[in-house]
Amino acid sequence: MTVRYGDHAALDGVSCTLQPGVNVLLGRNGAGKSTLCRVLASAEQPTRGLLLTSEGPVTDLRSHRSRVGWLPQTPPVAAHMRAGDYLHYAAWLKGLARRERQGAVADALERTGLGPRRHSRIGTLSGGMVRRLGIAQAIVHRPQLLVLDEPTVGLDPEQRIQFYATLRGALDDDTVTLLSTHLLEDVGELAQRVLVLDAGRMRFVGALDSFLATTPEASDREGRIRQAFLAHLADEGAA
Ligand SMILES: Nc1ncnc2c1ncn2[C@@H]1O[C@H](COP(=O)(O)OP(=O)(O)OP(=O)(O)O)[C@@H](O)[C@H]1O
Repeated sequence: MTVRYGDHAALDGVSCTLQPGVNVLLGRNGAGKSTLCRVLASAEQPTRGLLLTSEGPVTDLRSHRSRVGWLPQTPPVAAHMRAGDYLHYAAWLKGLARRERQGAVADALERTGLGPRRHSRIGTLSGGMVRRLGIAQAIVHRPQLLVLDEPTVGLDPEQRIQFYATLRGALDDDTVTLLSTHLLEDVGELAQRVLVLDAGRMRFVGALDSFLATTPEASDREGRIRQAFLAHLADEGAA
């Protein structure tokens, strides 16, 4: 698919297949990660191309959105609301029937470790907690596709470790998760598959093992992830 803003192609003929598990989308600033996330979440439509699911091309955006969980870069939370009420609202937005909402919210709170804060106003929560709430609103309806746009940005190292643990506990095995990031640490912690996007083009899509195999010479894992990423970037100015 291609997404153009005027003369600029934020995504330039990108084609990729996502699989169940965590697909980490790596890219530098401006690579097109958020644009791809928005298209996957049907918050934006491609200029050219389409989104295919196992059920066929996505034509009904509303019904697609009900099957997608999306955490944009800025968690879409309302400071004055209580965490639990906010999740009820998110569940309602996703079309869950009233009788399903109570259980869905309790489950999302439990899976993200937010149960004790369900009555807290969101404005009083720490940045790490708000990020957890962002995950909770994205999974409350048990989506088939979960899109997390740079969820670890702005978290300190300890909050990041907590975030990884929360995410691992919150995911269903059969959920297709796309997590965009420019932090290489996220790859080592979470990735089953890796996608490298650079200057609007997909440079690599494959399993973590194949990604690491591109740089067998580096000895430690962090070094291999770093070298593999650099190996897949376009030369400066090439695109
Ligand atoms: N609404 C828009 N109008 C014009 N240009 C845009 C718009 N949204 C994104 N772009 C441009 O498209 C390119 C890709 O942007 P995008 O936000 O998808 O990148 P990104 O990889 O998410 O970057 P970052 O890591 O900085 O968030 C950038 O050059 C950006 O300036």
